[in-house]
Amino acid sequence: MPTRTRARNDSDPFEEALRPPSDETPEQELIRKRKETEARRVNDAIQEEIDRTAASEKKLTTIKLLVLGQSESGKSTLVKNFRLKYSSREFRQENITWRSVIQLNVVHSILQILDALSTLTDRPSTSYSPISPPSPSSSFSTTDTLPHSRSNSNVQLTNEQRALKLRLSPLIQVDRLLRDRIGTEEDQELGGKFSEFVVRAGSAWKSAIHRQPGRQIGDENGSVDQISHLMSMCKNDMIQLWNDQVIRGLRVVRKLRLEERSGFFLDSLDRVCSVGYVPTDDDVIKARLRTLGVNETRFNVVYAPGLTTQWRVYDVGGIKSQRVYWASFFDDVDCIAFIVSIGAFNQYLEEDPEVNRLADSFDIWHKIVNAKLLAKVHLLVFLNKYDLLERKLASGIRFNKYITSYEGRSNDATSCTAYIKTKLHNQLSESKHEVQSFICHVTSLTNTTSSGHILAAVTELLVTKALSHTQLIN
Ligand SMILES: Nc1nc2c(ncn2[C@@H]2O[C@H](COP(=O)(O)OP(=O)(O)OP(=O)(O)O)[C@@H](O)[C@H]2O)c(=O)[nH]1
Ligand SMILES: [Mg+2]
Repeated sequence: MPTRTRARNDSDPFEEALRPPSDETPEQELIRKRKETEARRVNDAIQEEIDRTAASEKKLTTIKLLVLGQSESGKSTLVKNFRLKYSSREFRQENITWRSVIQLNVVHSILQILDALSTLTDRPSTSYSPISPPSPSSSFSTTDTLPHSRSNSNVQLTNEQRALKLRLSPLIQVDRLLRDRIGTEEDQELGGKFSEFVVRAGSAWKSAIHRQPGRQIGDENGSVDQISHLMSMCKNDMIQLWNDQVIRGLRVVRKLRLEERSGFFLDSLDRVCSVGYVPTDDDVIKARLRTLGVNETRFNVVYAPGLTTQWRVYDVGGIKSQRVYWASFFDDVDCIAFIVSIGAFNQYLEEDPEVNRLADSFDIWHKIVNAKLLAKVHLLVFLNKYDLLERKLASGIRFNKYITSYEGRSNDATSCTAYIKTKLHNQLSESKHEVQSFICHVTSLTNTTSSGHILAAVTELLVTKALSHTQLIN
């Protein structure tokens, strides 16, 4: 019948299947209802657990870390190490993007050397008398008179050196092409002909490189990128220039501090300037790109199965004019990582040449530990560029010459580091605010292996502290 058919079609088949049998006895009904109650209880418990986990994850899993320190202390290098450790797939996917930055690091250094040479008396000479390579003690520039360096006035470039300069002139074009590709800006503050290039924070420069892969030059073996082609053409001349001990011994060249700048790849020219060069993880860690603005990096750290913390790391520009932006982050972060370049004890700020870099770091630290909002944060200190400190002290540069309060103590890296650590600790103790915790590590952040171990220890500690508030762990 039409009416009965409609009624059967309208009924819910699912409900029908669950409906108790019409001949159910009272005992069977009781058992069924008990089972239903138990099933509901189990179901509610599962749902509750899901809700609790979701709610607690939302609350506890975000750890915000602000990275502070003067320019070139190693802030961005720290963030890159974090990414390499906890987000290695994404990190490696970008390796090729960093090639242009590394090429620009190389070209920038070579052009700086050529520019320094142009300031010399450029009289041709047929006699070429190589001097012995600079001794280890002279391989670092200081603000003092350099005992082994040649003063500018008595230098004559040989014909070969002058020809070398000429052969390297295509690098001016490469520099322009690379800057266009990356979208660098002139450094308004530092200015100067070969001042460091900067790009705005964010990943826009990475997308820009993908959008403009650069002109390809075709030959019988296929096509190559024009920049890589020009760099490989100049490769042997660049190597010759960098290996020329007379040139490297010149005061004007030594003042550039190129040996101290790990990101300038001058000892890897053969590899880095080859066509088809793909940066390694270590190359990307060492690449130098000054930060302007604030960069946010996110990654997850799995603490235990099902317990993941999301990290948000804020990397800021360290040059003096950029420091005004730091304070706005203070009330919203869980930890502050303060990077001190201990290897820069004998250097002065580029933006303020009167100020010693280590003294500047003590000054920044003083401001951080006396900030009102500090009570809420965990403080991490990285005494970075330990490798440079060791090399400089071993080469005979005296720590107490720059940090006079060090007086007659031993001129070795361990003692100097301990002294710096104590000074920072004393400044913290004198502050009227109490911090959540204070941890200090000695680092060489360009060494990814040792940095990886340190970061593992640091993240474990911070995650444990963050989670202990939530009572998910004891
Ligand atoms: N030798 C040595 N070089 C380091 C170390 N850590 C970082 N560097 C190099 O120092 C340079 C500056 O490091 P960055 O991380 O760019 O410095 P930053 O603090 O972010 O500087 P700004 O962005 O200007 O504020 C880079 O070329 C790094 O490769 C280290 O432990 N030892
Ligand atoms: Mg930076």
